[in-house]
Amino acid sequence: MSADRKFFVGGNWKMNGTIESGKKLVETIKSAKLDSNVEVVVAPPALHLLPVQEALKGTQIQVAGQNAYHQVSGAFTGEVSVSQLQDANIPWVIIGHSERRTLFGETDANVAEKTKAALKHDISVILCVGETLEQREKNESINVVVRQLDAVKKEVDDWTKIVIAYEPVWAIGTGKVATPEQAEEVHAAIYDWAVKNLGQGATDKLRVIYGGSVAGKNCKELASKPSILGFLVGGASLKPEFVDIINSKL
Ligand SMILES: O=C(CO)COP(=O)(O)O
Repeated sequence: MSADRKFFVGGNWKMNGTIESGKKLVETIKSAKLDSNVEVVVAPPALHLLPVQEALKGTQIQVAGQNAYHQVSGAFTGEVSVSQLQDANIPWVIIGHSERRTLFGETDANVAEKTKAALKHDISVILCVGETLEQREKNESINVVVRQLDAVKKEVDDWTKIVIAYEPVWAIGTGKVATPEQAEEVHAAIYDWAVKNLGQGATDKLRVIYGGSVAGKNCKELASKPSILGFLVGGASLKPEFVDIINSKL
């Protein structure tokens, strides 16, 4: 596998923990033997980004913001801008997480403009897409994901710094992991979309990763599937089993 397609494991810590617990988690990860072929990115809460980044110095692990606002600066109380992430040397940001979409009302258009702004500020993007249970039951999973990707494509031509995270909403935080077949079906549709919309060259470099109840006990089977090039992990990224998930290809 080329360097461009290193297996990718992201840990989304969501709104959990303290500075101290974040540093402890880093110590646990640092003291473990990690597969050096895996790109690892953790996304602590905004307030913890810098201390966690400091604690990770000298390791293969990078940090990501969990969200960013597309404007550079101004009267946007409570927001952190893409340029502020850039100023703090934060190399990654998660955009379009389903919790942002459903709890905070982010639309496909918001997600597109945030992705465009992050890339403009040289920040790589973990772009989240995925359907709700209701949409899956109506057989709309692929349509929904394609609609979410199309919206970003309208604003962004160069996808080389985007990792696409397929996170079915019904699998997030529920313990109901998608079966490898369910994940592979949507991943295949995403690669098809990429061939049609981004061209073969871009597709060769594209990584589509899976998120939703990934755990130590299910990661190996999912990771063995050729279309699953990594994970975005929530709950289990706060536990020592995150190391097993990073090492799921070993
Ligand atoms: O939302 C997720 C990662 O972004 C997944 O969360 P869980 O792993 O807790 O299901």
